[in-house]
Amino acid sequence: MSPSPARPESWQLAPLSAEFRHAATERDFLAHQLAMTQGQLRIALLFCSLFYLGFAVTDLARQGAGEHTGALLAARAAVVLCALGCLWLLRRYPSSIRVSRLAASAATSAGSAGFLLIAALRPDEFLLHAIGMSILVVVLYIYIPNRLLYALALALAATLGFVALAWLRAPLRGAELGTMATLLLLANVFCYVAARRYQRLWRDEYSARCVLRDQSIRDHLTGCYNRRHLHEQLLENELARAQRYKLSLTVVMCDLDHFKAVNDQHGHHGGDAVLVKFAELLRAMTREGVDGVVRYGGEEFLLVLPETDLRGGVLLAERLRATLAASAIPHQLALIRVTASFGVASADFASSANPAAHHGIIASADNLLYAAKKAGRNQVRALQLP
Ligand SMILES: Nc1nc2c(ncn2[C@@H]2O[C@H](COP(=O)(O)OP(=O)(O)OP(=O)(O)O)[C@@H](O)[C@H]2O)c(=O)[nH]1
Repeated sequence: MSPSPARPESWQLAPLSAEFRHAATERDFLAHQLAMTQGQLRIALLFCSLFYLGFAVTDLARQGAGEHTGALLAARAAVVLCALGCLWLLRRYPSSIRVSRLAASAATSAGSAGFLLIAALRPDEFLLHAIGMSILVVVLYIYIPNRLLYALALALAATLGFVALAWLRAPLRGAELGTMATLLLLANVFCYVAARRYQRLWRDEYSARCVLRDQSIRDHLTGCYNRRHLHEQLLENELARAQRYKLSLTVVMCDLDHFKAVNDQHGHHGGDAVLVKFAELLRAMTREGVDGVVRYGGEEFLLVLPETDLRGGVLLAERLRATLAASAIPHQLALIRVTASFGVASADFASSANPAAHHGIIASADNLLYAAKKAGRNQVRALQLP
């Protein structure tokens, strides 16, 4: 339904890849970034294709209709075709993280292979190609949005291939070749560090945003959802879902009995300890990620139970009531015993004649709770809404 309270370990980053160690967090982050990533990738692919095509002019200027001109133009055309294929894939699968990464990796592999082939076919210009190789390294790490580890592997492979070509095809030897290789290695190191910073910054910003959002929808003491989240999102979403799929929805209003006496006897800290334990019990006995546990007021909590009928709601309320009544909550040297009263209201959208009336489901549960209090407390009152 919504993430559980933010856990610091969810936000830890792996040092080499700069990805979240927690697989689900990384997945959520990538999904959150996907539209931006795809937009950047599209622009990068178009831009790089234009450059590859544009430099065909230099092939013709240098080689004229020489023996390698056809191969050079074919290499450029192959890179552009691959980029166009990747653009098509992005259009066809706009919500796939996997396809986005595949497109980035395929296009950069084709671009690197094309570049090496062009360098091999124009071996007398290796110093110019070395500048081109440096630009390629920047593009692989920083310009094309891809997984950092993939970019690292591709850029290192392209650099090694280029140095090997320079040794085989160009008259570079000894100190000159060593210097070029070292400079390209440095370009890799600096670009990797810069790309890693980007990756970390994006993830830091994402985790800060998630933590703030989590804090804005939860109660600080108990970690349960707050009332604002209930009214702004939780209830409306569940009512709409139940109405759309014709499901049952049950809400349980729970209130600790004589809580003022707990505060008077054990102090405010004792009262807080009871609230925290009660909230833990509510969360432990409901379905994680399905049911909503809300702190509705001081010592009043609301459970929102999707796809649950009246019988299920009453069973849960009875179990909660009995478990709490049998528990003793330790605080300092004392054991605090408390009970709670429950009001259970259920709506069945499959058979209801007036679904709009169910927007008053919380008021109904509150009235039932009041009836349970009046009837002596430590009990459950329930009603099926018409
Ligand atoms: N310790 C603590 N007490 C709180 C908190 N919020 C509200 N309270 C106290 O909860 C008590 C609620 O008292 P009442 O509304 O009289 O209800 P009650 O004593 O539980 O009586 P019944 O509900 O009728 O059984 C008040 O004393 C509030 O000060 C909180 O966050 N921590």
